[in-house]
Amino acid sequence: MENEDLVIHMQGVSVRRGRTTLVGDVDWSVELDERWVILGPNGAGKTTLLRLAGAELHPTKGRLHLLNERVGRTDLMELRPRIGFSSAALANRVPAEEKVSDLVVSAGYAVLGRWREEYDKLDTGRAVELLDALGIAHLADRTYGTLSEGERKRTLIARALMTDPELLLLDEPAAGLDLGGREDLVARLSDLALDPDAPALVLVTHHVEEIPPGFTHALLLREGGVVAQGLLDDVLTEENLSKTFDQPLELQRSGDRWFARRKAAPTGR
Ligand SMILES: Nc1ncnc2c1ncn2[C@@H]1O[C@H](COP(=O)(O)OP(=O)(O)OP(=O)(O)O)[C@@H](O)[C@H]1O
Repeated sequence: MENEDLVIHMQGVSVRRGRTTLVGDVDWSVELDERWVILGPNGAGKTTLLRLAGAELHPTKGRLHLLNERVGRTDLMELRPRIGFSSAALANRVPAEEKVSDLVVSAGYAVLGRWREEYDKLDTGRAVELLDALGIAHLADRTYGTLSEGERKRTLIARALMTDPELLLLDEPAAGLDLGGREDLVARLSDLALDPDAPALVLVTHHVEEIPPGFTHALLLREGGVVAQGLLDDVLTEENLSKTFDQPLELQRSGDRWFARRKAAPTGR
């Protein structure tokens, strides 16, 4: 692959399980400076697409390159440390007694592969920096089990950033947060999106309200197929959104945020 900035490159990618197509015939490219949101209803295939991008799944069909390596010809275990991944599946696997700072630092040890004392201070410093950037440095000594849902999400994002990845994948980071927690997370993700040194970002969500300012592209998914993809401003239209969620939706933009709701029936009640 010639384009070094191409972090995800899918050509005709499908994932099938038995007779079910989870995602079908997807062409999709993501470059280093792009920030993508993947939108779609329950069961559309968003997590499957993200797991492909996270080197957690092989396509059943098609060609998949991640960070310029062809999946199938490269050891997925070598790719994974270069990709940050925060998901509910990971959140559920964290032991309740794990200390927050250890949870963040241990992401780095996976890259180092073995204990090296001289890295210890550097790694701990970076973990504190990341926790601070996400507004939770004061929780460094707490255990994961004592954190609120929003604090857990932020801890896992800090962990995903610990290895200084080239690609950061976030699966529904705002799910389960209250309004304040959501707004705070959206603002933090917006800061990340606007940081030119940040990795390429891909965020999965069901809600246009959760699109952080600074995100540049969107991919709309329905029943495993791409409804539309490209620049956010071109793709996020009432027509595309209504098609994706299979109902007439009204889409509004206020400043750099988006809002959607079902269109009122013409007769009204
Ligand atoms: N191993 C499997 N065998 C058969 N079907 C599967 C398998 N794994 C997932 N599916 C189905 O594939 C579809 C896509 O799943 P996926 O988790 O990617 O959707 P999603 O868009 O992330 O959904 P949600 O928004 O509900 O999390 C779903 O209908 C799911 O039931």
